[in-house]
Amino acid sequence: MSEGKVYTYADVASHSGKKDLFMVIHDKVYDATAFVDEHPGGEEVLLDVGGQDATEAFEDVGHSDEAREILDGLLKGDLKRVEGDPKPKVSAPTSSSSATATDGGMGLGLYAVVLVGAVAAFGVYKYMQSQEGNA
Ligand code: HEM
Repeated sequence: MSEGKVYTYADVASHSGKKDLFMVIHDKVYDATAFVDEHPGGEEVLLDVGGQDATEAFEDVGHSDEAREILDGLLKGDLKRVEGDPKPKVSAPTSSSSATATDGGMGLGLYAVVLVGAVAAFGVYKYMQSQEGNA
């Protein structure tokens, strides 16, 4: 394993074949060669991003934690960006994992609705109590 090596975008771009398939995800360089045939999403999509920045493609699918573990095992090294290289597709790992982000947001929103509902119900209850007292 040559983990920890630093690759330029041009290095990565020269490994774009099925038998030699590098890709960039979150500014790390992965060697997907051994995984191409096993990818549940098919080899075609991996070959499409071979030698390129696959961050967006990878994140758009909303890959599972298991997929990310596999990815960890394919790590080759870090990407060193030089002048004129394509811009990073996604800046932060979490920013485009919309599925999980939305889930969290929905959860909070739901809590807020329940809380507001509870407060309103309590208010009505109190009001009715005070009405009873007056009657
Ligand atoms: C080396 C990088 C990659 C690894 C290790 C990987 C791994 C996996 C794994 C384990 C799954 C099964 C579902 C899951 O666990 O999330 C999966 C599904 C999938 N992957 Fe990837 N993937 C990689 C790159 C990509 C890329 C670049 C694309 C481009 C679009 C892609 C597209 C898909 C699709 C569409 C599925 C869904 C297949 C289905 O559910 O029928 N993957 N991938």
